[in-house]
Amino acid sequence: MLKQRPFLIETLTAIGLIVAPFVLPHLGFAPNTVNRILVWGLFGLGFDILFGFTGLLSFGQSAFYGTGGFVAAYLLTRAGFSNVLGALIIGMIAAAATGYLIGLIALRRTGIYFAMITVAIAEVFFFVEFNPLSDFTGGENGLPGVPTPSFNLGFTTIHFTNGWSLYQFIALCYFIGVVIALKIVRSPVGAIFSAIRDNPLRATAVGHNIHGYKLTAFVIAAAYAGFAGGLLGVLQAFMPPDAFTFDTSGQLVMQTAIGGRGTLFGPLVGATVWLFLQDFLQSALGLGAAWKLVLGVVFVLLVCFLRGGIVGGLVDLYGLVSGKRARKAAETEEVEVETPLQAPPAPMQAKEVEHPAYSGPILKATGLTKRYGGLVANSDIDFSVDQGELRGIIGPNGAGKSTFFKMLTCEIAPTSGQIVFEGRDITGLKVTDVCQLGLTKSYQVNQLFTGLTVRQNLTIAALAELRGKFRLDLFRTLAGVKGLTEQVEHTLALVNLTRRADTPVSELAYGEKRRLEIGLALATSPRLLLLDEPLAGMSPRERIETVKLLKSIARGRTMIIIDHDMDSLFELVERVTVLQEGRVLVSGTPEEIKTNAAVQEAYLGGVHGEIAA
Ligand SMILES: Nc1ncnc2c1ncn2[C@@H]1O[C@H](COP(=O)(O)OP(=O)(O)OP(=O)(O)O)[C@@H](O)[C@H]1O
Repeated sequence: MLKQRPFLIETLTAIGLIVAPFVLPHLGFAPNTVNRILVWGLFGLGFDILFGFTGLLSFGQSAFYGTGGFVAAYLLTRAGFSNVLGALIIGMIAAAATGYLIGLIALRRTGIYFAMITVAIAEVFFFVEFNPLSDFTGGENGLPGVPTPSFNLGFTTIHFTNGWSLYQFIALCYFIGVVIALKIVRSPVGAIFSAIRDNPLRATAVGHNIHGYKLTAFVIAAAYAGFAGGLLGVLQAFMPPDAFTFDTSGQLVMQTAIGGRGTLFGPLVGATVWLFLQDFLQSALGLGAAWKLVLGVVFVLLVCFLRGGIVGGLVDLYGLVSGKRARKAAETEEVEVETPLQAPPAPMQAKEVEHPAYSGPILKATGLTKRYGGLVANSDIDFSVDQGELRGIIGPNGAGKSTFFKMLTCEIAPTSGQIVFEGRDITGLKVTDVCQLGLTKSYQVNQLFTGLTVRQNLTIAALAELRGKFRLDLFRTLAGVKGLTEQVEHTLALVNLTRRADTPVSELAYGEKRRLEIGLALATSPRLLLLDEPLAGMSPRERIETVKLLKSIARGRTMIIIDHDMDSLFELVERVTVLQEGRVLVSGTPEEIKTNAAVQEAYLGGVHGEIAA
């Protein structure tokens, strides 16, 4: 997520674009090169939202670049349409609509399969442009005669013809593109894009419809590509057929990697390096086609030594310098003021959880069975939890506890049986929907958004509760989401992480990560909270602190907790259910369980005595 400094980046971009025509010629840039860089930069803004912010690497952006370009060029050269800006916008809409349809197919797969589908689709578009649609696209000849824009203001007409004159139009388009892209990445939707990039599984589990958001990013990228494709035709007075080639998509990916993904300006910087090297090496040094050899070396060096690309490297450098300065200032302040070390804030009491009118057990599972081939992980489990109850689940390793939780939260479907939550049959629902209904869990193995800070992590979870599973508030700021700040601050205090709010997850101690894991579930304000081994892997001191914390969280909540630390669990819960070999062995109070012979048999193989002293 980009830091929210109102209008600073927009102002710097505007200044840069105004100053460029006065500075760049002295550095050897021809106006046509600068215009081409801006077109690539605009193309890359959308691609960076898709790749850098959402983590979806597409090799098929040429399909949308070509679609937007050829629709606009066709309207302007063959259909008698004279409004250049109108044609560019129609081309952009056509590309976005195409992106929507292709996204529906391509986003069914993730990772390399998604990338391969996008390659295949782009190849199909290239073929279609050359063959069945060549009457419209001009086939291998492209569409010549694309006009430049002019605007009639009544008293005068402004013409943007070529060179620096056309630059003004393209620069304005780029600037508007930057303003919109910044709005998007700073919006709740932008925050969720970053969450999807970092951990799609958890983004789903806290209640976001990630397919909807991925499709949104895909359509946004297609729209940017379509507009940029149209501008290419305007810039060259000719729409070239090679806009559709794989080279176009590949060049965009490489330019983004060189410039820096997830920065918005990376593709522009990457295009500058690419086109400058191309012009300089090809023309000035007369290297001809061998210039790509040099480019290849530059690319490999950058990817190896500057993994965040050029802009990413500069941002890191800035962070390093300002971090050092901040640390120095803090040290000085400490010396000057000598404030006593503050004790960590006491965990806040749990927010009053609203209970619906429904009066039966909050959760009821009947005959729940899960088979993996011949292996029976859970068998015919009947289980019920009342409102406000604190239930523990114990059982030896492999007893089927985690599988049972996964079925309750609908992460996996039961082979047979039924789950009823607050009187509603939730069997077979999606994990996102179940979380939206008020049932969620914290994971046995941390599932955090590792590239974000503690506060940003909790923001992602709270957004799901406050906005529902899908909402297209692309132009709203996070500050504009009612109740968000309060909910995040409240959860930070609840899991005792207020002082670590702006710390990146990667810098947290293990115990803090475990608390954040619980916080992610809590921030969705669940009515039933499942905790899968919340104490796993903690030091004895961390355990004591976390048990205290869980006790404070438990007030007014309904919770089911799995843990192997029976001393701590028995201290926390009112009733315990014991699972053995996938079945319910017995349920009872902690006292009853401690002295139950069958439980001792299960744990100790018949050596009698209390299992937890
Ligand atoms: N995806 C899967 N495919 C096949 N078998 C599985 C799968 N998930 C779990 N199992 C099996 O189901 C059984 C129950 O596993 P589960 O993880 O639910 O046990 P558990 O009680 O949570 O164990 P632990 O306390 O070690 O976490 C085990 O035998 C496990 O190997």
